[in-house]
Amino acid sequence: MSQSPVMERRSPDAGVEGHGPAETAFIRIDGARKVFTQRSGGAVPVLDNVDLAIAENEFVSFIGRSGCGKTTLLNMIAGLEDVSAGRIAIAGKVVTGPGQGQGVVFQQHALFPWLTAVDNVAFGFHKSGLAKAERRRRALDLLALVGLEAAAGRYPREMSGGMQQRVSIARALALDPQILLMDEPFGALDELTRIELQQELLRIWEARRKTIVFVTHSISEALMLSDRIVLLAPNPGRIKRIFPVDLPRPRLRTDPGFNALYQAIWNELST
Ligand SMILES: Nc1ncnc2c1ncn2[C@@H]1O[C@H](COP(=O)(O)OP(=O)(O)OP(=O)(O)O)[C@@H](O)[C@H]1O
Repeated sequence: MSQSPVMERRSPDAGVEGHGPAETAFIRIDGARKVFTQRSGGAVPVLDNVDLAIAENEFVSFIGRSGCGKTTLLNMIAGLEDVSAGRIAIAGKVVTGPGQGQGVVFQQHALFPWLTAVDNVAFGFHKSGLAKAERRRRALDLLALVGLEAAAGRYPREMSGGMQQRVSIARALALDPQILLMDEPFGALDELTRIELQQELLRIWEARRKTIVFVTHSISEALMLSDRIVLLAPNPGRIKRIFPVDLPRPRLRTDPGFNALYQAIWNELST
């Protein structure tokens, strides 16, 4: 049986903790620190000395206790939060703000309630300069990619949570970003829908060759999806350990290797 590209894909720096090798770094985080200033004038250190190199087309998940800075780190990669010290660069270019070209897209949960599925996706093209008919045609293609062409005319209130997530993923893909940032996208879904969407996301990742940075609270989800799992610890947020996941895809929860990694991550999280 021939292996799919996803099955052949390996962590580019398996076994290496902290930095990945410089030649494979696509997203490079060097000594990143984040301090939030409170209204009272006090300073709260949230992330301290984060070093991480993510390769092109890599699927990396952040996991860690609530408040350890996962969302803040994702926001910093997106340029939505500035870096108090250190730097973040994408393809060698330092991130100084959001929306630098089409490179990075933050998948947002919320759809516009007054727009149909196809119009929500077409909104992803609103800065593209394409004619309306072309935006609609491309939006329909993306809906087909996420298996929702039949629901093109539905409003968000007429769709399940899983369908809404699919629409939101299609919208995020509209500008064909190189990097997709996803913050607990499947957290609110029932277990079955969640597993379906994980499979869907892997299929899209394989077909479209994206670099994905994904935040989750679920060890199983991180193990199902990721090339590497970055475990953050709180107070202040920092990288505690990086787990390369060298299991072939599609992954099985019953695989002894899966269970061994699950246990190792669980132990690290709970100490
Ligand atoms: N704008 C802000 N001003 C001050 N503190 C903030 C701000 N945003 C986040 N924080 C604090 O920074 C810390 C990290 O928050 P963040 O949301 O990044 O954590 P998280 O790991 O994503 O948490 P969760 O798993 O609960 O989503 C928290 O203590 C939070 O209260």
